[in-house]
Amino acid sequence: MKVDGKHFRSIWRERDGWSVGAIDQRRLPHEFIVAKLTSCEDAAVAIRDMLVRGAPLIGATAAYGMALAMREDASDAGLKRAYETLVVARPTAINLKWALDEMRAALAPIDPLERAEAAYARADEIVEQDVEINRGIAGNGLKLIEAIAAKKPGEVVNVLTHCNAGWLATVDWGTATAPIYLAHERGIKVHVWVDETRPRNQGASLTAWELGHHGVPHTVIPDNTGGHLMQHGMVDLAIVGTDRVAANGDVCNKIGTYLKALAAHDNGVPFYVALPSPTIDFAVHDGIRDIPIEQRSGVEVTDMTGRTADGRLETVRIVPEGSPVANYAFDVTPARLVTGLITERGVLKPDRASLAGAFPERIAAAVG
Ligand SMILES: CSC[C@H]1O[C@H](OP(=O)(O)O)[C@H](O)[C@@H]1O
Repeated sequence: MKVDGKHFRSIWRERDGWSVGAIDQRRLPHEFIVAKLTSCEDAAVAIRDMLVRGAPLIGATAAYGMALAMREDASDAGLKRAYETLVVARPTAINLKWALDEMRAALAPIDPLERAEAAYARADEIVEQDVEINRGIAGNGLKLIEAIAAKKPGEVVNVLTHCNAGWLATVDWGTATAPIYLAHERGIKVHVWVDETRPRNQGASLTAWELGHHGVPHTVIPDNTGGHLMQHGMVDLAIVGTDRVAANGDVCNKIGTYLKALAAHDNGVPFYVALPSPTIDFAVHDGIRDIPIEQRSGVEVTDMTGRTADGRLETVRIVPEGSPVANYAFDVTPARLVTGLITERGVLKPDRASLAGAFPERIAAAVG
């Protein structure tokens, strides 16, 4: 999407034809730094350390990581090592394994001498597919925003979102933000309540940054504010992203999503989840029971990094030394709290029949 009028994607193949550029999202919103990935290990570390993050972007980065690996060692052993290095970078977003399975399926059957070129070609396809899918999500989600706008002509449609499921979480457009960007571009008055999303503040640091640079009206709110806004009719609908949707429609997303879904349910606020089909995991039948929840370092909770008045970046501790910390990075919202799943093939009910009906090929892939 646009950054002050100039179009950007979150990841790209560099002009040299082999290295990979990516926005270092750990530095936003204070610094716009582009990182250059030149090895499979670089890609794995970028995912693990959240230089890149967001389920679809994690998948795209892993795909290019496999291509970088094939430059290094295109043997069967090299392919196996690359897969095993990348697949453990983060455990929750299914897009990581999906992308690696796609790459392995394309590379394993062919001559190792052809693997590097084929890997970049397949990774490019995955990248372009993500953009195309997100455009589809934008169009399908737009109808929801238009329907609300029609009921309140001339007034603003207020959307609440959690974490960052924006263009920074994908290659472009985003998932939850895709309908918002399209509505904004179509002249619909839209405003976004942006959950800061502790502890890494992807909302405050990333969603606010991208919406602001694209000109979309928004307000950053503490995570605990959403329920109050919903109680007072200040939220027309919630749209969030997801890192994995189970076959039963349960939705795994950034920690705190479940609480927002409960508040939305209690206040009759439509709660939508936007996702590309690679985020559906038909191999998981009960999201709450079966989806692995990443636990990250407690430092993400105890420390905060910000910019001082004189422009220096500083990290400070906000938790007493010695206080134990728990840092669950995701939670699972049961399907019963989800109004609908905004996909590239339409807005679906959060249940197995609807998911299987819309994406039969994903069922086949899961069965294997
Ligand atoms: C479009 S997927 C975005 C999804 O990924 C985020 O997690 P993280 O920032 O830890 O990669 C969050 O769950 C978002 O909803």
